[in-house]
Parts: sequence; C-alpha cells; structure tokens
Amino acid sequence: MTSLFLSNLTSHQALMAELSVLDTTITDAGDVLAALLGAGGKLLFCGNGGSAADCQHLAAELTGRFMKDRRPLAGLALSTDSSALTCIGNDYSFDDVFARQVHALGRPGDALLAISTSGQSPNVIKAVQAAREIGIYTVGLLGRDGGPLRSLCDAAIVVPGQVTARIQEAHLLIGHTLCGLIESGLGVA
Ligand SMILES: O=C(CO)[C@@H](O)[C@H](O)[C@H](O)[C@H](O)COP(=O)(O)O
Ligand SMILES: [Zn+2]
Repeated sequence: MTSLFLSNLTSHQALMAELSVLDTTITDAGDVLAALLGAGGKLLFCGNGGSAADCQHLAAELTGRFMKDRRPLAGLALSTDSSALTCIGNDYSFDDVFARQVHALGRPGDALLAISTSGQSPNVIKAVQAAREIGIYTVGLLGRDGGPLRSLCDAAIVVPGQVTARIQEAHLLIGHTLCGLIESGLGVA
C-alpha cells in the first residue's frame, strides 16, 4: 500500500509539472511589482488560513531579506494585525477585514498580492475590489478555476490544482519566485 507521504509526493510532483505554463504571467507580474516597489510603492498581501501565513512569510522577505542584501522594501501582510482583524470583523464584517485595511493603507502606486486557493473568499474579493477603486495593481495567486478573482485581478496566476494543500505548496514556490524577480528587477547584485 502506498504511504500517505508517497501519495502526496506524487500529487505534488504532478501539479508542479503543470506550472511551467504560468511562466510568462509570473515573470510579467514580477516585473511590474519590481517597478512599483522600486518607485517607492508598497506591496500589501491578503489571504486566509494557510495563505495568511504565506502573506506574512512573503512580506518578511521584502522588509527583511530574501536572497540578497539590499535596502528594505515595503511589504505588509494585512492578515497579521489581530486588533485590526478583530475590530473590523466585529464592528463591520469579516468580509471587510482586508478591504478596510486596503482603503486605509493603500495608495496609487502600491500593489496587492491576493492569495486564495479557491478564488472564492469574500474578504479577498472585497480587498481586490477596494484596490481597484484606489488604482492599486492587483496580482491574484489563485487555484482551481481561479473563481471570481481570476477576472478581477490585473494579473491572475492560477495554479491548476484541486487540492488546497497542493495549491498552497505551489503558491509558495511562485511567491518566492516573485520575491526573486523583485530583487533582480531592482538591479540588486
Ligand atoms: O491551510 C489550509 C488548508 O491547507 C486552510 O487553513 C485554508 O487556508 C483555509 O481553509 C482558507 O480559509 C481557505 O481559503 P481560500 O484559499 O479558499 O481563499
Ligand atoms: Zn521564504
């Protein structure tokens, strides 16, 4: 009988083998993010559950460091401030926890990386809609068929999987790639 790990490994490898079709979309999005951050913009991140963890991980690659020593870059995970999340969730709605922060913190010239394995989370959808109202460049890191977020985002990176955990694993690879593209796009040696 195949172990759970070997079964997961097989499905992980099968999904990874499908990701090369996303190369141009990822590269183009990374180039735009590098240009925006290089011009002084900031990159906001939003997502739920495991994707919330990805948000803070990737934001830290910008404020801290990724592969290279360079000046700190403005990355901010909207999923980490428990006071903002509980205030907005309690006083308004959980659907507004990211959108209200986008309205508070986002400015033209910024970007939003919206992470959702289903493309269906209402609070992520509202965050992208808020970003579009402000004129913020939006990248969707999505899964399955991309859901409503696919057509809402300026750049939709849709991992063609059906299992949330496998999609999240692909998202981390793509997120790290975007960080690398940002560093190289800034001309960091
Ligand atoms: O990490 C996992 C499952 O691997 C979960 O916490 C998962 O992220 C949550 O169910 C999220 O609420 C799913 O949201 P989304 O990716 O569909 O937008
Ligand atoms: Zn990392």
